[in-house]
Amino acid sequence: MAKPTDIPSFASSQLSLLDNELQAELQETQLLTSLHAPTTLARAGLAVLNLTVLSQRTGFGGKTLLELGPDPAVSSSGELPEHGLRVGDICAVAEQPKGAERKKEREGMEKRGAEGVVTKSGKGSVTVALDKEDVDVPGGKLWLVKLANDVTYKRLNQTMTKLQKMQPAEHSTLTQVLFGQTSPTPISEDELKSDVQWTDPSLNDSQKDAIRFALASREVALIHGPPGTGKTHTLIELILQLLKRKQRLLVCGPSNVSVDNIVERLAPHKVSMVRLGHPARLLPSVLSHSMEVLTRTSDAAAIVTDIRSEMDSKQASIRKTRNGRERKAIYGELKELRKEYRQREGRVVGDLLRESNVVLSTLHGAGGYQLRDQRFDVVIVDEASQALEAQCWIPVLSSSAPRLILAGDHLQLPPTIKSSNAKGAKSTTKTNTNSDETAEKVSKLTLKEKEEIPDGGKKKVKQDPVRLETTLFDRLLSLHGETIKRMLTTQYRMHERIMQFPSRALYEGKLIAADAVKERLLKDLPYDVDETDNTSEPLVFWDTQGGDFPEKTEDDEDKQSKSSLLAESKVNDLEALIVRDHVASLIDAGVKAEDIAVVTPYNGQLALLSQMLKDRFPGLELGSVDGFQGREKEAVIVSLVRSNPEHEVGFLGEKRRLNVAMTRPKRHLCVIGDSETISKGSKFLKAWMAFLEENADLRYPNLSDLSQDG
Ligand SMILES: Nc1ncnc2c1ncn2[C@@H]1O[C@H](COP(=O)(O)OP(=O)(O)OP(=O)(O)O)[C@@H](O)[C@H]1O
Repeated sequence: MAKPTDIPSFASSQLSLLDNELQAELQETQLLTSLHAPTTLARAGLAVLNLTVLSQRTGFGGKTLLELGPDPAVSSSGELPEHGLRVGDICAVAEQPKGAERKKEREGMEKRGAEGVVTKSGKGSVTVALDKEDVDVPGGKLWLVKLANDVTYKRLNQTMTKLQKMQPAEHSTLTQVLFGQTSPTPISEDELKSDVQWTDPSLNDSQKDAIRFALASREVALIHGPPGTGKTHTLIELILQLLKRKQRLLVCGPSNVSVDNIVERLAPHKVSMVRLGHPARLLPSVLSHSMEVLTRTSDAAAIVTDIRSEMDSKQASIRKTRNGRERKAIYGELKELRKEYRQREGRVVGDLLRESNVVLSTLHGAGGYQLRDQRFDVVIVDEASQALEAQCWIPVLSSSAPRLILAGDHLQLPPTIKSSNAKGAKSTTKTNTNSDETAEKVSKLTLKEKEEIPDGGKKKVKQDPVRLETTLFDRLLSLHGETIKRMLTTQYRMHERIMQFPSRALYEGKLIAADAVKERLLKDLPYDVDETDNTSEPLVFWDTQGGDFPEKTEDDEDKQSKSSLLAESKVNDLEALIVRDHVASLIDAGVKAEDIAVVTPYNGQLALLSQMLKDRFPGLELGSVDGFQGREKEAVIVSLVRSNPEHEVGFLGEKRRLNVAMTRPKRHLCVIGDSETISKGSKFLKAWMAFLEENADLRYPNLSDLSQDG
């Protein structure tokens, strides 16, 4: 076992990294909002102008919900203009500034307290749950502007501060194991062979082994699920088995979608469960399990509803009265009602929670007041390698559970980080999701360290310095090695030949393609597809070597008006023509556009390809590699972009990014790139190019065959 980590110093360094991250986020948003006029912000999707209050009522937790719609004097259609405000966004509501006072106005906005969270965002209105009680909503024409989201950081901060201040005597055995101060309790061979009554007879052996292992673990277990290996499938069975063993579970994921996915798949098994989280952010199919919906619809809910309507009518009377004294009196009454409301609601919530053996929420949501006095036996985190370590500590500390089970794949991309503590890197640069040049610089700086993260947990990582993007999953693997992990090995997504390289290069050659998928080709799709060179070939490589397909740095004339973070990216317009022709050939053969995706690591290339292909092939999906993580398609075309005499590969050097790119397709992967440039990038890239040359259907594009006007 590696050297134990000192808990308070670990927490302190997390706190300072989180602070850097918050600063980076604040800087980015403030930069945008302070530099630009409201109309520019509105055009950029960061603000909505010319609004009026449509309604005001009381929501969950006694919060005031303000519904804002277009001012009829300005909009005749009753519809809002296109805007980028989404549920969960933090925003301010204020009187709309006139041009000249805009800056002053916005600076004062936060202090005036009309801040809130968007809870609904539709064509005709946006609803905001106000943060503070008794806010005097300004009259007249209003506007909404997006603010930096520091709510997440506040909770991460509280969690890490709690960890930092804990006395050694307060550290549970789980906490000690998570920092290597104690070894995990060994599991005997007998336990691993125990007879389990499986609910799902179709589970494969690696899934069964992982479940037996997790059931036997006393403190922590990692379930490593490479692409398409049925990680969630396995977790569902594990949850059912734990319930049979009378365990109470808190199940979390980093995103709402990751949690909803589990709720949906647990629902047919009729387990007593409740999903915490704002209904506006949940999938419709999950609503019947939502805590908030249950507090309205369960038998006990009537007493809450009564008081809610009383509060609503009081709210309405405030808006009507202009008399200061009267207003004050109503505020007083509202305050009392709100208290009563919270108590009643609290009782209903408490009852619903007590009846539930499985509680599901996002990692962030597990830190809410509802779980304050709840005890759990096991915390399960899905997509754990997509979560910051500090996020995982939210449920661990709030639940006081003695056991933790993490499922994820540390060989795909970690969570997005905006700050970087890499030496020499600027403080506000994005790594990962943003395909820009600055990110590349950071990537290059940190690559060496990233390479040190062991693939199988065999090598030990240097413990310092702690990096924000080192996930708990990563850290536990380097701390305890293979002994705490089981890997799922049968994958149900990719044709065998598509799987081969990632399996060999990243998963120790252990992946097996399930019979149902290993030979599936586009021509076998359940609808009419012609047999062509492309539809009967799982792996195609268009090699642009020779220098005829050079990359370009996007010449951004509009740099000043954009965030500097969006400024530079790479494009390769000739490569884009190959993408276009390849898509066209698949579609001509009968493959549906909806079954095809084009992915590229570079935003510049993505913009170019979108422009070129969106109208011509409606239904075709285009995305950045990072944005496509967790998804799959029948056919995927990857445009690698980089082609230069210096053999610079930028952040293609991050093998986790390429792993994501090459493991999305089911039946057809087409890679387009310059093998000469790319193979010089890293050992991994060299091996990949060599593999493609050997195993793919190789094509050499001819410039004269590519018609420029399509
Ligand atoms: N034992 C099994 N037998 C047959 N099909 C399976 C089995 N396990 C998983 N699958 C199928 O494999 C696919 C992927 O499963 P699931 O959605 O659980 O994957 P995941 O590992 O969570 O996804 P990702 O690859 O994105 O991590 C699903 O279509 C699922 O039905």
